[in-house]
Amino acid sequence: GVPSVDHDPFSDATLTDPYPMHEALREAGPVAWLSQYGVYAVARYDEVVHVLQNHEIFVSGRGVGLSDYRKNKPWRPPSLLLEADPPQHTRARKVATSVFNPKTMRQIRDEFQQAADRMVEALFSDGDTVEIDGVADLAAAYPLSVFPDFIGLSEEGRENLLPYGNMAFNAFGPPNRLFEQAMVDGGKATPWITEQCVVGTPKPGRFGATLHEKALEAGLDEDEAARLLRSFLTAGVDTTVHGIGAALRELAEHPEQWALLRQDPSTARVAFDETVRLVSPVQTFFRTVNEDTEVSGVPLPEGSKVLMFLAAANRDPRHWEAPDSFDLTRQTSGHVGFGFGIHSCVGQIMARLEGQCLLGALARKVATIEVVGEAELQLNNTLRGWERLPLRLTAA
Ligand code: HEM
Ligand SMILES: O=C(O)c1ccc(C2CC2)cc1
Repeated sequence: GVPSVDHDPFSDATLTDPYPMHEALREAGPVAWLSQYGVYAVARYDEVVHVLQNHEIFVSGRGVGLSDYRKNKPWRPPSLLLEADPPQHTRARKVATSVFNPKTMRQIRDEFQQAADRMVEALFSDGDTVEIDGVADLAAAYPLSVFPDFIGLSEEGRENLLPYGNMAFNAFGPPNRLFEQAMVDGGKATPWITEQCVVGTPKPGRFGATLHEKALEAGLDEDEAARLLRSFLTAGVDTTVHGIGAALRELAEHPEQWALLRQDPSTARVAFDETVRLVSPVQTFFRTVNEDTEVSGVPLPEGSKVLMFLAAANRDPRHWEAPDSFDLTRQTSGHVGFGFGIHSCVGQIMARLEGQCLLGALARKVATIEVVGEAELQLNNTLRGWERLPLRLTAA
């Protein structure tokens, strides 16, 4: 039979320190049974990639959280991207990549870099040494200074973005305390998010309006065009905040890696990618088995849920050399921190641009970066990232 593991992936203790569970799951076998939730788990690199690649068997349309949308009503109208399968997914993805593509990133690259440079310079307005909260003052401040303007959101109400995303990411997990609290906080943010997604609301000429135009041109109706933009407001902020926050902590905790970045600021791009591999801000996702199948000899019946541990795959010693080390000389390609296959992250080019701009600005303007106090995690059923990160920076 399938080895049973009784860890609770969504308990505060496990969310705080998931690594013993990851090890237990990888060592249990190619597939494990999570007895607490009655779902299968894959934690090794090869099996996670197998599930992500075989999207016709391991489907997204029945939800990518614990809930099977064929059995339980979704908490919100399903995403046209994340919670859709071909052919519907294919059409929405084509619209999304008509905006989120390298050409668009080239158009915004300079303004994103200038915003990062200005933000880092402003830290030292009162002297050459400063103590900050790396999350509030950089990891959250930077995405919130560039992304809402990129989309064309109203100036007021942007404080709704983080709690809304936090709710969505908690909603992929079980209805635990984190989920319940996030639904209360996120529920207050929903009216503003919904209103910002309405066709005609985003500022003309900005990319939210462009996305709407392309959606309507492709034959989506106004509700679908609004829901498509909702995907980007849902996934576009909390993720990059956690990715940048994690990079700041890894660089502060590994002076030899920080030195490599200081010597060559263009290493910022791989520094962000190695952070996404090592920390995996998006830790897990589910798929639903749409027809009886088997993985590595383990039978999986139709209707069962499979929890993919992206973070465990990204540290699988079967695939990675020294998997737990933060190494800017590593070949990071192939990690599953941005997913893999048809649902792989459509916003990763923007995430990588934000990471590269902010870490590049730090590499040029900051001489030393160190953690000067207790870093505090923000617990979430799906995301891993810092709530608070006390840092001391000295100017270059
Ligand atoms: C460090 C930052 C980020 C991480 C770690 C991340 C991670 C992921 C992962 C793992 C998936 C695959 C989900 C699945 O297979 O079910 C995904 C999909 C997606 N991401 Fe990202 N993401 C990040 C940033 C962003 C940003 C900045 C945006 C938007 C601007 C975005 C928008 C999306 C969308 C719309 C999808 C669904 C794609 C589809 O289903 O075709 N993400 N992301
Ligand atoms: O389409 C969406 O609403 C959506 C929500 C969350 C994500 C996570 C993976 C980054 C992606 C898409």
